[in-house]
This record gives sequence, structure tokens and C-alpha cells, in this order.
Amino acid sequence: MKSPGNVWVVDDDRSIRWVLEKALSSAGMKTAMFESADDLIKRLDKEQPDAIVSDIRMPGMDGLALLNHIQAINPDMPIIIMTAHSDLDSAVASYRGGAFEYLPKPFDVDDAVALVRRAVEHAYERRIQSPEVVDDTTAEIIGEAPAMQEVFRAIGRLSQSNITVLINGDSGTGKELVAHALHKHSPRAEHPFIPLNMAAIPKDLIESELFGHEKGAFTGAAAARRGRFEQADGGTLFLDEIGDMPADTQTRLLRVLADGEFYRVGGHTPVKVDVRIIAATHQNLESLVKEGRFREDLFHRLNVIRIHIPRLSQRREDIPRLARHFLARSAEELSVEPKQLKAETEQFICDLPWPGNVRQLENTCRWLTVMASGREVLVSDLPPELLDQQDQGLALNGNWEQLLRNWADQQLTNGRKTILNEAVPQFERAMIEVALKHTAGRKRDASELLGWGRNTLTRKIKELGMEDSSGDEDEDD
Ligand SMILES: Nc1ncnc2c1ncn2[C@@H]1O[C@H](COP(=O)(O)OP(=O)(O)OP(=O)(O)O)[C@@H](O)[C@H]1O
Repeated sequence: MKSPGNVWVVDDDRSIRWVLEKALSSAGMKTAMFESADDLIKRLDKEQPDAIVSDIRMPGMDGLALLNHIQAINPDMPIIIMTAHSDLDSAVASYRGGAFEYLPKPFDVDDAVALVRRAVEHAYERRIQSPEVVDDTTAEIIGEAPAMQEVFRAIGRLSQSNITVLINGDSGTGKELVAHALHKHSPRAEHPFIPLNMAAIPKDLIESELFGHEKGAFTGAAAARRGRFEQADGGTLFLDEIGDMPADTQTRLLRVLADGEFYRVGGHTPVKVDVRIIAATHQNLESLVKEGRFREDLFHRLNVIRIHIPRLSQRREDIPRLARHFLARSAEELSVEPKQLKAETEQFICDLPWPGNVRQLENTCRWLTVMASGREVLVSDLPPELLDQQDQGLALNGNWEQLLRNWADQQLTNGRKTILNEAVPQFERAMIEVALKHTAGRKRDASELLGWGRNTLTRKIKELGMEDSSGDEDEDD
């Protein structure tokens, strides 16, 4: 019993679309043709094909970006990339990104049909072999904004590697989701992904949590226990909020990364593990290094590849899709009809500041699913704190203090500590940058604008690691 197949083709060249549509339909397959990758992605919201055939070069999103996008949301979707011989490098890249096959142009129509048929059968077999692939959609990452496309591209590029990755981004931007995607698209995918949040564990338990302990290692250690490192053997250990790792643990971690082995707390036999580390932080690790709060050598070990996840307010174009996704998910969880945002509600939420990022949007959608009375969500149905936020936003022009209060409030609500360590350097950096802009980079004049002595400004610039951006260094000293 074989599925005839539902195949989507995307190519900006009308004649290729025409040829493939004819050939695939004659072979009994259902087809849909798209002029651009963006059109195809829009349709993916509603329906999923069995396979996709995509040109490599297209205006707008190209074939490889599409490949990365789809790989991130549905790693099992077979994709055939069409490419001219001259684009062999890109074709190789498409393999690494996880394409099913590539089809060199110009192609023989029968070969093309045979290839597509194989892709469809492959998809079909995977589906019957592993019903749990449906579960994969829990890790769907939504992001059409250019800044998120960068993130998808990085996931694609890293897909065959075991390299250490450092993910930067504010709380709730999706760092764990991206770490999970990196794992799922790595050679370690069949092994465990173990997340551990440094900020969420009391300091004196971190070591035993990471490395495990032997029976009787400390009061309360009634039995021996494997730590996260051992649990993650062969797989990936995700260390969230690495900036909060205590100094002693940093030293131990560094040693494990260098030696590939460690001792359980209270243990005397070394334990060998093979673990890929993905670390994440909302803090500026370089600043922590400068302040002596994070080991420089550990920082360099972790900072091999860096991925930055933008704030939700820097990718507002994704808000409507994210909201639909979360409304659908909470409706499913609660077995109710999904709520729909009225156009003005959608517009309203697109303009909000979202200091809690995607997580805040997700929580809002869950709240709406339970609390909004009708099927359609009106602006007045939104949780009161969001309506307040908008008032604050309107009154904001000039009211940076209110923004700062919101930020501090949010940080403390999220359980953060020592928030001045992050806020003060940011504040100073902003003031210095603006003053230097007004003086075309002249520090002496900028120090006057700020009300600091020249030496203080020079020292601050150094401490804040702003030397590259501070403009002309050769002025009169
Ligand atoms: N682009 C996205 N598409 C779909 N869901 C997302 C996206 N980004 C984040 N989410 C969801 O938002 C929630 C928060 O994401 P996640 O836990 O990955 O954030 P985080 O940056 O690790 O947060 P924290 O730093 O507070 O731990 C999760 O439920 C996640 O599934």
C-alpha cells in the first residue's frame, strides 16, 4: 500500500513549474506549485506535503534557507533541491543541511519523477515506522523574521557537528528550544538532551547535580546518584544561565571539558563521558569576564560558535504566527476550540513591548484560551497587565524610567539576582555611546557632555570593553 503522494514544487521559473506539474500529476501525484519560498511557508501553516522540490536560487528566500527553515520545524520532511551544475558547492551544502536529494538541472523528467517518488515513499515509511515523529512538532520553531532566519541557518550549518555552542538572548526568547533543535539535528540526536538551569539550583547543590555523588558524600546523600553529565553521555548537556555558575563549578567544568572525565562528589574513581556542551546566557559574558566573575579560559572554551536570539520586539513580524501557534496549542491541550484574534487585537499585540519575550506571549495565549469569553478575541479581552503596558508605552516618550522599572520588575519576577551588575554597565554604555555620537567620537568633548572627567571616561570605555567603538583614538592626549 503506497501513498500516491502530495508534492509541492517551488521555483520562480514558470516553465519548470509547468513541466513538473504535468509530469508529477501524470504519475498520479497531487501537486501544488509555488512561485516563492515565502508562499510555500505560508501554506505550511495549514497543510503539510509529503515532499518538497525546491529550486536553489530564487528571489527572496532561497532554497537553502527554505531547507534550513523546514529542517528546523519538520526534520523528516524530504526536500529535493534543484540546482545547476555550476552550483555544486551549494548542492553539497544542501546535503549537509539535510536535503533528501539534489536534482541537477537540466534534468530528465522521468528521473525527476522517480526521485520524487522515492522521496514520498521514504516519507511514508518513516511515518509508519515512527509514529512518535509527530511529537517532534513540540519543538517547532517559528521565525520568518530575518534575525530568526540567521538562527535557522546556523542550526543547518551546525547540523553535522559536535561543536560547542554558546547561545545568547534574553529570558524567554527561545534559547532552550534552539539548543534542542541543535541537538536534534546533530549526530547525537539518538542520545539524550539534558537541560540544566544554573539559576534554578541552589549553589551548593550544583556540583552534585552536574557530576553526581557517591553515597554519604554529604548529609542527605543517602544513595549514590548519577549527575547530569553521566545522564547526557553520548548526547548533549544544555547549561542554561551559565553566567550564574559558581566559580568553583566553573573550574571543575573547565577540567571536565579538557579531560573528558570527572569524579562524582565524594568519589575516587574517574568517570569518563562523551558530552557535547551547549551553553546559554542572557548576560554579557565578556563583561562578567572583565569583572572577574566568569573564568576567561572557560569563556573561550564555550565561545566557539555563538548564536544570538533576538528579542521578540526585534521580530514583531513573527508575532501573529507565534500567537496562532500558541492559541492552537493551548486549545489542543485543553480540548477546546482555538481562539482567534480579531484583526485589531492582532495589531495591538504586535505593538506591545513584550519584555518577557516569546514565553510571555505563550502565557498570554494560554490565559486567553481559558479566559476570553467569545471565540474571537477582542482587545478588551487581553489580560489587564498588557493593557497597562500599552498605556505605559503611549506615555513612554521620554519616560525611560518606567521602562527601566518594567525591566527590573520582570527580572526579579524571573528570579534574577544582582541585577544592577547588568543594568549599570548597560546604562553607562548607552550614555557614553550617545555622547560620543554627539561629539563625532571626541572623548574630551564627550566627557564634558556627560559631566565626567576625561580620565574617568577613558577608564569607563576600557572597563566596558567599548574601545573598538569609541571612535578616533588619536586625539590630543
Ligand atoms: N520561535 C519560537 N517558536 C515557537 N515557540 C517558541 C519560540 N521561541 C520560544 N518558544 C516557546 O517559548 C517558551 C520559552 O522558550 P525557551 O524556554 O526556549 O526560552 P529561554 O530563552 O530558554 O528562556 P530562559 O532564558 O528564561 O530559560 C517555550 O515554551 C518555547 O517552546
